[in-house]
Amino acid sequence: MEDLQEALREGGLTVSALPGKGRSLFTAKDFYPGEVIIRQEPYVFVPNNSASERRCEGCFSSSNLKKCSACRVVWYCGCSCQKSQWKVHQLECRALARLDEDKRKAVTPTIRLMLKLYIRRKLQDEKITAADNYRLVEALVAHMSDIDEKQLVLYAQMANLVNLILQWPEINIKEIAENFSKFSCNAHTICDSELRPLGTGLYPVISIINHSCLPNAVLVFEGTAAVVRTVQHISGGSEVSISYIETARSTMTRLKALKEQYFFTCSCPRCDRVGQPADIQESAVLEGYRCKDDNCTGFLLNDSDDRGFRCQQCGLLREKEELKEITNEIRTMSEKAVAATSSAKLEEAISIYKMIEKLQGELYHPYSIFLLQTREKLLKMLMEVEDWKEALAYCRITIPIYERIYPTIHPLLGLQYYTCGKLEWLLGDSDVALKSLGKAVDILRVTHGTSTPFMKELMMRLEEARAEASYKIRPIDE
Ligand SMILES: C[S@@+](CC[C@H](N)C(=O)[O-])C[C@H]1O[C@@H](n2cnc3c(N)ncnc32)[C@H](O)[C@@H]1O
Repeated sequence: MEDLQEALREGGLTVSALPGKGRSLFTAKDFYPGEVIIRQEPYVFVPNNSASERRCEGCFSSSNLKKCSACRVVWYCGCSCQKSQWKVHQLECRALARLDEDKRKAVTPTIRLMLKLYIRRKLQDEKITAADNYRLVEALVAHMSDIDEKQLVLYAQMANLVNLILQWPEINIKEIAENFSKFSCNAHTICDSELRPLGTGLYPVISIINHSCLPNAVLVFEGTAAVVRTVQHISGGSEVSISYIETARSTMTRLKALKEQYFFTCSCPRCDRVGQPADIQESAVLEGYRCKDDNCTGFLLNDSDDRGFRCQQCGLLREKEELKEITNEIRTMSEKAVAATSSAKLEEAISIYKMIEKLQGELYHPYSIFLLQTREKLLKMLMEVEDWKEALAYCRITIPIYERIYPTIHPLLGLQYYTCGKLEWLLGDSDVALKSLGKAVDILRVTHGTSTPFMKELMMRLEEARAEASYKIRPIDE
């Protein structure tokens, strides 16, 4: 711990324990928006490979992949990634190669993350540093006493499989089960710059950072490196916080998600307002029903007679039966939409989701998160079928909702402006694209920095849009 404190002190950080929170990361100097607080390479990481998705073990690329011919589990995009992973993989490969076909199919990314964790521990030598050290894994919270019986049994089964694969005499099954629990509340999903999940990694120093639903920092990834950047000015002596969950949900939903996966009751300024009038209104807007009157934007609360939900603005009542009917219709259609999507019938899925969107528009508040999720799906599918015009229409209607549910500096808001800008540019509306791309850059330069290929491309697009706009306004005889 002393050497970790020393390493952190050099970067203007320190670790302290807070009552009810455990270890917490603190600043020892001021940090400004966009500044990197901490960057860490993973102690171990794996791509989230499945039957339908394969990625390179080293860089997560999905093209030109070749399977490791010995273990037939791991994929590489080329020699350089294979070499970079060889030290750990040679031990894993030997163990995996012994498995029969059925056992090999049971080797999920989480099992592989555990195999790699034990291999890294075995390979740990005198070159270890304070931040790259199995002792930091030992210090992670496991919440073993909070886990229910069913989950414990599952972890025990997974631990047995790890034991069976490695066949190391020194291995302790109870400790492996505990490490699975540590993964659940400490491992991070590695995403690309557009926040699409690619893999999972364990970053034991980043794992010291606690959660807030109103965080002062954001976690992004540059390749497999985790980077925490400030989204607001953090003065020296403050706790650094990131968000573990999707924050655009009602307080009750957020509290439940945090309790279920991380075993704590959040007491951030947003959660502290639970049950107060402003919080009740916010929850009813995000996850509640709309008013019967199309021109009213009021939010609805459960009627005192329990007959249904009453608009708090105009007083109109929506009967329970009517709401139930639409909800059931949406459920049936959602099943059909999922079936169409999984059998790659994109056009069919789009038309079903449009019907769902219409029904949700009748049911939920215009700023509902459920309506937003359906529109998001439609936007992605329309982009896949290259229907740029309709995709842009959907992107534009989501923007006011994004602006309402996220703070001004939030990666998802920046990325939505970017999508909008790209579509506007593609459809030849360069003046409007200039505005959207400008807004995207203003946010993403803070959350993502400016040096990644993703940000360089965004800034280049913005320059192109600027050049075209200035070319357009130049008088013809010039
Ligand atoms: C990734 S760890 C964070 C570091 C942790 N405090 C430690 O001592 O190692 C996640 C765990 O920290 C605790 N935690 C994180 N954020 C918290 C918060 N806002 N309030 C209380 N506990 C929190 C919970 O026990 C959670 O399962």
